[in-house]
Amino acid sequence: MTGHGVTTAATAAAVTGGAESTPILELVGVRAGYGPVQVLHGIELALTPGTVLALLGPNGGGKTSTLKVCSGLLPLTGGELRLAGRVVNGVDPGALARLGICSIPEGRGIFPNLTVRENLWLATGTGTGLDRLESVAYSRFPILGQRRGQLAGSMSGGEQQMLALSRALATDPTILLLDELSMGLAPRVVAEMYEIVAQLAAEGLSIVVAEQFARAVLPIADTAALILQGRVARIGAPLEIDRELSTGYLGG
Ligand SMILES: Nc1ncnc2c1ncn2[C@@H]1O[C@H](COP(=O)(O)OP(=O)(O)OP(=O)(O)O)[C@@H](O)[C@H]1O
Repeated sequence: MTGHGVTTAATAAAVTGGAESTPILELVGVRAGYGPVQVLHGIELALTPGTVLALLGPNGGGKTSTLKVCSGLLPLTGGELRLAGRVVNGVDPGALARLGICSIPEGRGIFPNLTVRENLWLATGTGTGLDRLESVAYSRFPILGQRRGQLAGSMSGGEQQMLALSRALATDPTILLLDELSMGLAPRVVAEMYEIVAQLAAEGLSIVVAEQFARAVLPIADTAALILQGRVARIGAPLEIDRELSTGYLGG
């Protein structure tokens, strides 16, 4: 139970038994910033269960800050963050994680000087046992099983991203927040990673992904939002947003 009256059971019931039309995650007029500098100026977003919402836009537009609000790392100065219809403003990141929100930050959050297995072990702090972490990781990504004793930093970027995803998935999240999945990856590997994201959504996960390279994520997104200067400048079907991008701020 948090100070805001949110319980895991209540939220789980809302998630599993709620109407499809209730967004699993919703940002309503969200304002936030760093110290005196406001960077989000009334963000409006809604994530439908089991879908992929892509946040697009140039550097500094506010994509990462929006994800940080969703994971509880950046406090709101206005508006509402809603999880399955309940306001969760001010709920700390640990409590939001226990309510099912899992975040993979830009740079993946893995430890390069530790082995794959040691990286998985570090995730046991979330309450998931090493056995489960390893079985989730190696069954979904067999290559990680082959590399269990290898230093994470010596693996390819795609393999490191698989490791980050494995740690996240073993906690059984309902919402996955991904920041710049494509960073440092070859185009072919980016496509493979987004295929995995599409598969996770097909399995029922609800996913928000911030991505500077729109073309990487648009093919698998259900909805795309263009974030410019801390506001949602456009939101709609990926094809529509793709057209906007072709003629708009990316200049084709
Ligand atoms: N820790 C911070 N302290 C102060 N200002 C910050 C901080 N993090 C981000 N900002 C500012 O907030 C604004 C939005 O940044 P944010 O990282 O959310 O954008 P972004 O769209 O994710 O860009 P990028 O793709 O470069 O990460 C920028 O002007 C940035 O300089």
